Amino acid sequence: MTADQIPAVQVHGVTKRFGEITAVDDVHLEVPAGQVLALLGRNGAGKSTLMEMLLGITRPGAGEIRVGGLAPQEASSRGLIGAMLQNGALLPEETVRSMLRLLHSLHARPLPLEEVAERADVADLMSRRIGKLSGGQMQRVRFAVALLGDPDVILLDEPTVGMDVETRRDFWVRIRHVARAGRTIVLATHYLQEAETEAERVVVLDRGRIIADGPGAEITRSISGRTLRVVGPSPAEVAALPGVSEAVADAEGVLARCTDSDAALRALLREHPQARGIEISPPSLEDAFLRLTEGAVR
Ligand SMILES: Nc1ncnc2c1ncn2[C@@H]1O[C@H](COP(=O)(O)OP(=O)(O)OP(=O)(O)O)[C@@H](O)[C@H]1O
Repeated sequence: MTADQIPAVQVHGVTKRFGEITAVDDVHLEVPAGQVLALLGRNGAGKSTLMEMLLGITRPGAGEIRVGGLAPQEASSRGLIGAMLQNGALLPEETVRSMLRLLHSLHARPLPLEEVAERADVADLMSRRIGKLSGGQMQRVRFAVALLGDPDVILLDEPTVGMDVETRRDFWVRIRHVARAGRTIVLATHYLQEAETEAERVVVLDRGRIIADGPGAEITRSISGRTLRVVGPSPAEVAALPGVSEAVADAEGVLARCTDSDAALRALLREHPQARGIEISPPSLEDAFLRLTEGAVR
């Protein structure tokens, strides 16, 4: 295997325990260079712990991690990894420019500051005090910090929290731009919609284990069943229809999961002619996620 064929990230049989809690449980994962991978999981699924081990902040209890073929601590100290962690401390009294300059001077082979500002869309924030930034602006600054050292692997923990829809869309355009330049991006997110549409690969973690791995559309296809929405009949009436596995009340009417949506629809129209606002939709990544992680609430 030549240097550029080595996966950017290799995780082999990694387990991490905190006392009784197994935060990461025998995880195997290889991420090729240039891939954008979204890590999904409920609160406490182990995403941050995995990120921290990739970054070399925490060591695995068992198994091995390589980033760019090196141990994470070594890869970090050589500037091969850039990270944006959830509550990464920024200097509230400094301006964005002075903080980025300071951090810039600490890197061995930094990107020019103007290029970082452009790539992370913080040029208009440079003279602002960090403590006065909005949540979404702060996230852009954190992204800039992650890009400063021109790292090969970029780890982002919930990078789009606090961003409005437009900023989030723009952020993803930037992410793809960075990936096209050969950088590898692993990001944790709770936004299933963005993982489905924006990331080329989705890995679902549940109680520390990988329970699904592939393009969002593939994960969605792996679960069967359509969703039926209807206004009029009660949840119990909808649940009693043939082809319906369960039905619950939602904001406007009833939301049902179907094993056979054709049979359900035929019976619905026959038995409940007052039914209206009927929608049948294929499962989304959100449905798949909920189904895969069912019962995982802790
Ligand atoms: N330093 C620690 N000491 C003890 N337990 C920890 C520690 N770090 C994480 N845990 C536990 O490990 C499990 C996984 O936590 P982790 O933060 O990795 O999950 P997560 O998927 O990132 O969650 P979230 O989406 O809420 O950020 C949780 O049960 C958490 O309480």
